[in-house]
Amino acid sequence: MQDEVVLDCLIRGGSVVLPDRVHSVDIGIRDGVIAEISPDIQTSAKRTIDARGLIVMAGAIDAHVHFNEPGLGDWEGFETGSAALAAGGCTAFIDMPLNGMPPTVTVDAMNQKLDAAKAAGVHVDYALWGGLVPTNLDDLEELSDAGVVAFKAFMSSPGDMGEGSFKEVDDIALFEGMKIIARKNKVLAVHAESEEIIVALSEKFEGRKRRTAKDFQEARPLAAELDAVRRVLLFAERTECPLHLVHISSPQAVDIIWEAKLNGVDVTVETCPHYLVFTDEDAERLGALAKCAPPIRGIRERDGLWARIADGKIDFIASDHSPCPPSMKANADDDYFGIWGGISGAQSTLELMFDEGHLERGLPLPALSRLLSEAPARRFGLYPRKGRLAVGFDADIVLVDPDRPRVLQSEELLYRHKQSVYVGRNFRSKVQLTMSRGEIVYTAEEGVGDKRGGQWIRSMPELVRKRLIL
Ligand SMILES: NC(=O)N[C@H]1NC(=O)NC1=O
Ligand SMILES: [Zn+2]
Ligand SMILES: [Zn+2]
Repeated sequence: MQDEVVLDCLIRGGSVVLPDRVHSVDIGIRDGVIAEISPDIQTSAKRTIDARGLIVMAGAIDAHVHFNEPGLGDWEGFETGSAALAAGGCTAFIDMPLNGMPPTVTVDAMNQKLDAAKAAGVHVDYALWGGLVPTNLDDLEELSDAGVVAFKAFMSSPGDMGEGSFKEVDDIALFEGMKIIARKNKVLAVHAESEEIIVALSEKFEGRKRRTAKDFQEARPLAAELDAVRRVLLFAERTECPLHLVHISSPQAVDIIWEAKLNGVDVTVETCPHYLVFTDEDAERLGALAKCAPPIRGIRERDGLWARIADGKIDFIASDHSPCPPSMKANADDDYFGIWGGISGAQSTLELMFDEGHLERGLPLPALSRLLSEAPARRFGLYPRKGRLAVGFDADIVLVDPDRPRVLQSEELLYRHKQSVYVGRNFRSKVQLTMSRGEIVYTAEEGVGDKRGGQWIRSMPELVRKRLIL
């Protein structure tokens, strides 16, 4: 009898993170999808990966990155950004509609972004956000049909990126935009901080010789987040627009969102690693690299966010990777307000959450995998293709060594600019291998491959509006 090869790849002997448990099983892959999951698969395979001692998880899905192309590719690009994601165990991402030029607020701009992605080459699969700004209400429907998976708006200023910059919405544009997006059955994500409060409180610091990190925190208090969250939840209730709250920095906001959810509002909430691993004191010590909005809060907020994760009240975790050239983080000691606000960190999300969530705080791995993969996949219509290790799903898989301690060095980073707030931090876990639709895109030994086979994922409207909380 001939020994017929029927699997392309077999991942053998790992601890596999399934939706409800961690199980010692093998994974067989054929034609880029998971063909079999069972103990001790005997089918022959072209390639076998020895995963003994390793954790095998669904690749992370980073729903919140800013890759800056077209237009501002010297900040970050599709190739470098996605290489960093692959090295960090991430197998799909959704690129934000801003921090590139033009911002993705029209179909023409969306096509320019797709061209930029194709020209650069992308290591893992990707989807796109469309923007909601005061001037593009008439473009939303077309943009939705063209394939953006969801929309994003800012309630406070996103920072100035020059001529043609993305603009925050006023309440009317937000309310009207939500009605249109609701009709298109898409989700609107919102950066929720009150512009009115921030502008008023920032005035006090204008003209000062020195403006510090502490001043910045004072100008963007928790009240600014809570006020905006309440307002947009009210709009979501009235318009029935599915809402997603990005980078929520406080358990107080999570509790307000949870209450709305219990009252039937279709809302999800994300937080980011930086709010889970740092406090305001860390942010002051770390300086420019830790500047972000909303700002990093106190230790009670940090621990309160972990408690809400344990309670299942936070839907998912995303990086909000928002890098810039190093020159834009300079002179922070003189004027912290003047430097770019945004954290560079997407390569570290999975390892940080593995260390701090699972190893330190005992978060079960299936829950971690839900936060990193399944929940974002469901919310933005990538599920049931992505988001789980299950037969028929894309073979988007990451192998993690749970005990490979090291101090993160900048040379390890694959971003355009090898700087990150996490450089110098002690890590315990390390991504060993990342696979995208059955192709190995990263190994710890050999780095990122040169295939750049990432594909654009167009929205699948009928799948978008799946409730996460049953
Ligand atoms: N424009 C932009 O990316 N802003 C992001 N940076 C940040 O720290 N918070 C944001 O919303
Ligand atoms: Zn934001
Ligand atoms: Zn962002």
